Amino acid sequence: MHRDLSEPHTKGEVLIVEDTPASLKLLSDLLTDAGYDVRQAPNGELALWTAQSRPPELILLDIRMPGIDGFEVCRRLKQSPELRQVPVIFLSAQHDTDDKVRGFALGAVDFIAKPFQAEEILARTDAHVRLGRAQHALAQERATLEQRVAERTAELAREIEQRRANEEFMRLSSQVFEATRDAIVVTDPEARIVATNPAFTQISGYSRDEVLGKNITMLHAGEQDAANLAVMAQAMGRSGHWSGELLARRKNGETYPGLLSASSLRNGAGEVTNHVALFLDITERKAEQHLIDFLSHHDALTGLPNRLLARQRFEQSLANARREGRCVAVMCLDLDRFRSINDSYGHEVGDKALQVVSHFLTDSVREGDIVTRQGGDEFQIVVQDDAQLGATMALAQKILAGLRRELVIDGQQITVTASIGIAVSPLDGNSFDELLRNADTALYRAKETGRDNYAFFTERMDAEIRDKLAIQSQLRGAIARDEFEVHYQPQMCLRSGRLAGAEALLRWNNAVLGRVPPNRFIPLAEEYGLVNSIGDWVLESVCAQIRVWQDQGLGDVKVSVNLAAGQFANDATVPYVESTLRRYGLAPSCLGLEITEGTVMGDPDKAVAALHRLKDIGVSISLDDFGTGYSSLGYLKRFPIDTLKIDKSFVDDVTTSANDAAIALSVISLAHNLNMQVIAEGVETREQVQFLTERGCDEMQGYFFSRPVSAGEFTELLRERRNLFDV
Ligand SMILES: Nc1nc2c(ncn2[C@@H]2O[C@@H]3COP(=O)(O)O[C@H]4[C@@H](O)[C@H](n5cnc6c(=O)[nH]c(N)nc65)O[C@@H]4COP(=O)(O)O[C@H]3[C@H]2O)c(=O)[nH]1
Repeated sequence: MHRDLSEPHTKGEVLIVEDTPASLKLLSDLLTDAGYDVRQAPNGELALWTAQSRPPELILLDIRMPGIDGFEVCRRLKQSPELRQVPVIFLSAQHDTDDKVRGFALGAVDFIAKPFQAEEILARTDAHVRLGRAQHALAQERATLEQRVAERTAELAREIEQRRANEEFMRLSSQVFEATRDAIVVTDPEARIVATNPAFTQISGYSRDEVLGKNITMLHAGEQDAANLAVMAQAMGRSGHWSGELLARRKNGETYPGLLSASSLRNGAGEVTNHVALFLDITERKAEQHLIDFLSHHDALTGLPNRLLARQRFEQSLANARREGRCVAVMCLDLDRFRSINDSYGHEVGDKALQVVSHFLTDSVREGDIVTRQGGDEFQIVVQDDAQLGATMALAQKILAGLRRELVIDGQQITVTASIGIAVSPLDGNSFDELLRNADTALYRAKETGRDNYAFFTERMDAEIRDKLAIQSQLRGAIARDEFEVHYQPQMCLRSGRLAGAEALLRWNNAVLGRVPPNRFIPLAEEYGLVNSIGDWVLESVCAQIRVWQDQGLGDVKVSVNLAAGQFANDATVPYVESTLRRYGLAPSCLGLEITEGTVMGDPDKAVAALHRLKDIGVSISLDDFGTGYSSLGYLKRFPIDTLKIDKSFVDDVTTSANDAAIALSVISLAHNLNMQVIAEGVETREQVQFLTERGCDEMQGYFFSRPVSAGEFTELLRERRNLFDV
C-alpha cells in the first residue's frame, strides 16, 4: 500500500490527528491552504485506520486524546511495517519535557507546541514532508541498487558455475584423451600431426615427439592397403568423416588391422582447422572373428569343415567338374560299431579315435577333395573323379585298408573298420543333399553286406565297379599264373584260296572269373597300366609259336598281333618287337601288327612317326576297325599302312544293306588306290564271301572259315592244309 511518490502532485499528504475540533479545523485549513492534501482523524483508532488504508507522508499527532492516546498510536504505527517510515510530529503543550522525551523514544521526528504558530507548523510540516520524500527516494534508490547488486551477484554466480563446469569438462576431456584405449591423433588441415594421446604410443610404438609435424600417412601400411586409404581420403574430402578398417604399420614395421574413425573439425567460417583420427588395434578382435568364423564352418572336435562349408566347397567342385566333363563322388563313411569303442574305452578315447580317423582321412584324399564330419562317427568325403571312378574306388579301398590297421590311441590298440556309401553326380543327383542322401542309402547296403565294405548307390554301377575291381585284382597275377593263351584265327587269301596267315587273339581263363573276353579286360589293362606287360607276353608267345611252326616245317605263317593304344604310345615297343623277332630268329615279314583306327587318329602326327618306326623294322601294319572312326583321308595317305581291315559291322549287312555294301566297296577301292591290301573281318556267310570276292577284297577272316582256335588246332589246320572255303 505504498504510495507512488515518484511524481508528487501535491505538496504532501498529511494526516492530522486531533480530538479538539477547533484545533483540527485550524490545522487542516492552514495546511490545505498551503497546498497539502489533508486527511483528518479525531481519535487514535480512526487515525490508525486512516493511516492503514493509505499511508500519509506525515502525521501530526495529538498526544492527549480520549481512548488510545498519541503515544499508543505512535507505538502501533512504528510496529506496522507499512507505516513505520511515516514521520510523526507530536502536538503537545509548550513545556512538557517528559512528553518530548517519551515521544522521541517512541520514534517521533518532531514536536509542535501548542498554542500553534502557523509559520512553525508550516515550516516543520514542509521540512518533514521533504525529508520524508528524500528518505523515501533514498530508500528506493537503495532498494534498486540492492536489487541490481543481487542480480549481478546472481549473474556472477552463474558465470562462475559455468566456468567451473567448463573447467570440469576440460579436465574430463583431457582425462578421456589421456586415458582412452583408442589411439587419438589430431592433425592440422594438411594432415601434419599436432597431438597424440598415450594410447597412440602404446598401439603404434611411436612417442608423441617422434610423430609431431609428420604426415599422418606415415602410420598407414602403404601399398598393401592403398585402395582403402584412397577411399578414406575421398570420403573425408566429400563429407568430412570416414570410419572403417585400415591396415596400419607400427614403428617396428609390423602391420596390423585398425578400426578408424576420422573427422574434420571446422571453425565458424566453415574452414577445416583440424582432422581427428580415433583408432583401435583390432588384431585380437580379428583373430577372435577368424576363430568364430572357423568354428562356424568347422567341426570343433576334428577341425574338419562342417556341413555348411562342405556344401559351399561341394558347389565349387561340382561347377569345376561340370566344366571339365568330370564326375563328383560323395562318400558317406561310418565307423563300424563305434559305439562299442566309446563303451569299452570311454568317450575321451572315442573322441581321440575320431580325431585320428579325421587326420587319416585328410591325409588319404587328394588336394581339392573335401573331408567333413557332421557329428557322431559319420564322415563325408567329396571326391573329384573321371567317369571311370578309378580315384573314388582307389580311395575307398585305401581308406578301408588303412583303417583296418590298428590305431594306437593313448597307448591302446583299437581296431576300427568302416563302411562307405558312394553316390556320384550327375548319375545319382546334382545337389549336395541329394547325393548325401543317396550315399547314405548306399552306406546301409555296405553295412548290410557285412561292413568293412563299400557300396555304390546305383546297383548297376555297383556291379560294374565290383566287376572291374575283380578283373583288376585278378589281372595283376594272370601272367604269373599262366592264365593267358593265344588263339589264332585263320586269314584266307581270296586269290589263291589258301591260308594267308592268322590273327592272334588273346584268351584269359581265370579261376575266379572264368573266361573273360579281351574286349572286357584289355581296356582295363590299359587303365591299370598292365597292357604293356600283357602285350609283350602276347608278342613273345606268338613269335615262339611261329618259331615252332617254322621248325616243324609248316611254312612261313604270318601272324597279326593286336597292338593296344598304350603299347603303340610306348617308346619301348619298337625295340621290344625288334629284339623279340631277333631272339626267335624270325624275319619281320612273319609278323603283322594291327592298330585300331581310334588309336592312330588320337594324335595323327605322332602316329605317323610311330608307324614309320614300326614299318622300318619291316613288319606289316594293318588298320583295324576301319570305317568306324573318322579317318582323315589326308592322314591315311601319310600312314605307312599295308592293309585296311573292313570292320565286322559293315561286313554283317554287306549283302542286305546298300549303305554297308557301298562302304565296303569304298574301302576296297580306297585301299587299292593307296596301294594297300584289304581284309574283311567277321565274315560268316557264303554270300558275304561271294560279295567281297567279287568286289576285289584281298583277304578274309571269320567264322565262315574258322573261329579263333588254339595253337594246337591251328597247327592241325596248317598241317592238313584243309580248304576252308569248303566248310
Ligand atoms: N561274331 C563274330 N566274331 C568274329 C568273327 N570272326 C572273328 N570274330 C571275333 O572278332 C574279333 C576280332 O578281333 P579284333 O577286331 O581285332 O578285336 C579284338 C581286339 O581288339 C582285342 N584283342 C584280342 N586279342 C588281343 C591282344 O592280344 N592284344 C590286344 N591289344 N587286343 C586284343 O579284343 C577284340 C575282341 O577279340 P575277340 O573277342 O577275340 O574277338 C575277335 C574274334 O573272335 C565272326 O565271323 N563272327
